Amino acid sequence: MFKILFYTPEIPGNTGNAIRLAAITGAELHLVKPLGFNFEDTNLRRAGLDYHDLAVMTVHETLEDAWTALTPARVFAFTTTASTNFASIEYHEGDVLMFGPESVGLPEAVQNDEHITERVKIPMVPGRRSLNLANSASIAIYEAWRQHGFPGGAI
Ligand SMILES: C[S@@+](CC[C@H](N)C(=O)[O-])C[C@H]1O[C@@H](n2cnc3c(N)ncnc32)[C@H](O)[C@@H]1O
Repeated sequence: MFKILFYTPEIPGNTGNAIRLAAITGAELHLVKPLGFNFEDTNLRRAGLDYHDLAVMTVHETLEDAWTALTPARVFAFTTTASTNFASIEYHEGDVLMFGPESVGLPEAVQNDEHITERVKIPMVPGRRSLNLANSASIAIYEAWRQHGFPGGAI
């Protein structure tokens, strides 16, 4: 199964949406602190609806803790500054799909971390800044899941 990694997410509604995404796709959701919200936040609870108990979510105190828990595994850093199309990757079971915080994206130091396998970008019309964090994670996880025929999914 695939793993979604949010590095220091700030906006509760986005993580709430990701909780729902994880519950619906069977992906694991991993969050690296500091978080810009607490788990009682109304916007987070509302976005996650009644899916909170159906999602597998882990909160890591530090990025190092996340690497310890998640690697060895391939890690794809989703960033608007990459030049590789995310859809050109053949995703493998256990791959980690990593996303940056809403305000600034993934810091350079994190993008260059030794654990990062490749930096990838979701295509956009030129001149546009970025997708929403939760939307990016949805697009990415559905592409990876689609490549495998949606195992565990049903119509
Ligand atoms: C709102 S965006 C961050 C905006 C930030 N100013 C930037 O340019 O990175 C939040 C996260 O969504 C992901 N993201 C948004 N648009 C993306 C794109 N076109 N390709 C890859 N990742 C994207 C990245 O992980 C990013 O860190």
